[in-house]
Amino acid sequence: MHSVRKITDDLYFLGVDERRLHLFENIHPIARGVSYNSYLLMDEKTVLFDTADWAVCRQYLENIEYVLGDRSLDYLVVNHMEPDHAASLQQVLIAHPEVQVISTEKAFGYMNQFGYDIGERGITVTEGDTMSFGKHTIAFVLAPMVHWPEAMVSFDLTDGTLFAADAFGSFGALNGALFNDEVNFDRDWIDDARRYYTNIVGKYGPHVQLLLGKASGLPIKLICPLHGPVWRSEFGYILDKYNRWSSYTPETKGVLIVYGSMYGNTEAAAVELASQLIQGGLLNVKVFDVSSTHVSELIAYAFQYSHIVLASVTYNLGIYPPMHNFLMDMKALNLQKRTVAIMENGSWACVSGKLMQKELDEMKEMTILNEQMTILSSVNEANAGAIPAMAEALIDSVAATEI
Ligand SMILES: Cc1cc2nc3c(=O)[nH]c(=O)nc-3n(C[C@H](O)[C@H](O)[C@H](O)COP(=O)(O)O)c2cc1C
Repeated sequence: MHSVRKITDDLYFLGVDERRLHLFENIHPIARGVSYNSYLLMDEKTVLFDTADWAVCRQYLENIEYVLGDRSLDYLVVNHMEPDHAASLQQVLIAHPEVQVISTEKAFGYMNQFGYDIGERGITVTEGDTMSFGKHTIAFVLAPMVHWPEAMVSFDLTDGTLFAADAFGSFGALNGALFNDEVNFDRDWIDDARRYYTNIVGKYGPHVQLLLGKASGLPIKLICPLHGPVWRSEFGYILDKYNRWSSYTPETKGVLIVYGSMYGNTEAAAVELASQLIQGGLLNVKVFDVSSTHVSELIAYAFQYSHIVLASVTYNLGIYPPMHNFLMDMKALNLQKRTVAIMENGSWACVSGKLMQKELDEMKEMTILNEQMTILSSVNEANAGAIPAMAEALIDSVAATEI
């Protein structure tokens, strides 16, 4: 059964939801699924924008055939050749041997590496090239590292549609809704959009900033990403989020507390700190156990919140492994411009604080609060005073933060 949506008089959405995959990129949990979006322009020529993951190929091909009817497929634009979008390319080529594939030189190289046999059907485009397909003229804009080196976006100069590749995407199956105004994005989607962006593209903030700069000069009327809802209004909302995320500017004045604890003593100190922050009037406080919260969630919160508390036990003269993993991810994803407070715990050689500080020092523009806390096994009269001191310093620092 085909399942397509009309976007404009001559543009169709052919995307398919994936609900059975547990881990996106075999790393990130997607409890709400994900959509693989693809678009078909029915002009004097027919133009397909990107394909879909192999997992949904059967439904996807049915969607193409339904919209094409008895017309042939003239062109396929590959904005991003990562397999979650390009894996069905080979099947499209088999079904439509007449199709010509439009993409960047780098993308054709990767298609070759992945074994997609384009043969003589490739048309290479680069920055600023345009092609007319009848009524519609499409401009091609390079978008390297958003999120692979070969990526580009396509802009329909005729009606202002931006085919945005992985930019403006989100985890989450669409479940019949397509447009941003058919969902409550700020209530139901923003967390997954943030988690998608920060974990998938977060490392490449400067590249996203470059693309945003290019996009700011375009009269955009529609944003068609490769995952998640299509934007046809409230561009300011999503552009502001992207500007913040890609410039590592926090969205929320508040404190994210992440603790790693085996027997509960570090946990108790972390929760007591949260309690004192809230009693001090700071209500934007989140507490997470690093062992039971997926690191992709922690990364998304770390990009969202202005302040972070890392509370970790010492483990074999190192940082508690799940906390170390979180720190490595923060570093790998280029997180910067945060204020961080450190709590450490150990029973005989307490070094986790020093080691966490070393990792933070290697990140950009991380401010470490002077008020730190060392727990020797448990919180007691000797060290309990550090909690209110840290709470006060955090409250003052949050109050002084401009976002
Ligand atoms: C496998 C293992 C390795 C540990 N390694 C160290 C260590 O190198 N240095 C240290 O001071 N404590 C070490 N500890 C002790 C814990 O860090 C310490 O007991 C801490 O107080 C536990 O805090 P919690 O109650 O929050 O789990 C280790 C504990 C375990 C189980």
